[in-house]
Amino acid sequence: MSEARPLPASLATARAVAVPILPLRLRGVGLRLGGAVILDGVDLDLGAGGCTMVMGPNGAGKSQLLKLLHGLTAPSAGTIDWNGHAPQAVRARQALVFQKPVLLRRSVAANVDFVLRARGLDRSRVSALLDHVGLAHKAAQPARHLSGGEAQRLALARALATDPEILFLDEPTASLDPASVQAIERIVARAREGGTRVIFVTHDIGQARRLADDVVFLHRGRVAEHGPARDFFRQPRTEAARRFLDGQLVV
Ligand SMILES: Nc1ncnc2c1ncn2[C@@H]1O[C@H](COP(=O)(O)OP(=O)(O)OP(=O)(O)O)[C@@H](O)[C@H]1O
Repeated sequence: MSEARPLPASLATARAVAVPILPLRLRGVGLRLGGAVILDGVDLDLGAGGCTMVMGPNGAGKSQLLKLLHGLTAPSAGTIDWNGHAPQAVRARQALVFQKPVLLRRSVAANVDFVLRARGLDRSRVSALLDHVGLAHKAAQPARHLSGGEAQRLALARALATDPEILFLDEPTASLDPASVQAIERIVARAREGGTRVIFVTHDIGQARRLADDVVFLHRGRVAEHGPARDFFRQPRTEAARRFLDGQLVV
């Protein structure tokens, strides 16, 4: 794939949105699973636009935070306010892409078509969406024959098919080669430029530097830092973030 081509405006579904779901405001959010405290006292404000990179050592709670924001789990404490919308009303206006793409055992094109049909969206957009992620030439192939990088691009095409207001990405490039990582990053950057709010979990500090507008640094289930990316990388405020950026913080 050479470039992530922009979606033609005529093909991008209009966001028939009266009231946006952002800003997002979390206050005192806690999550307990199996008796363990996973997230604790999380306060977070995320405005419209931009790319937030969520970073932190293994087990810090990054994936669980995304699941909470996507409504896959409910908080044990605190409040999550989507600009006044009920949490169940915002799920359809978000998309989540995991590290391991979840694809149907159908053709590449059918994977995108399935999403459009399920949401009652314009099914003639399949080709444009595949073209957007550089997979138009693989449309008829079984999705299970795709490489890891191609499968992840298909997962992104499916996510973008719904024109989400928020795109959650949970380590989408963790096991990909550098060219595939670049391809994914271009697609994500285009989505961000198009106004999609991106919230991206990564362990890759270089990737965070390339994409981040702001960084949320989680440590042991708490937000240790949240601020502009430039400040975070130049002058992290906490010892934990400093050690993390030096590669010394394990948990
Ligand atoms: N269903 C569960 N029951 C109990 N504990 C859980 C459950 N799911 C996750 N955890 C624990 O919650 C903590 C946070 O997990 P999470 O996957 O959010 O971490 P993470 O920051 O995304 O880590 P990684 O970087 O390794 O992916 C971990 O200690 C994990 O073991």
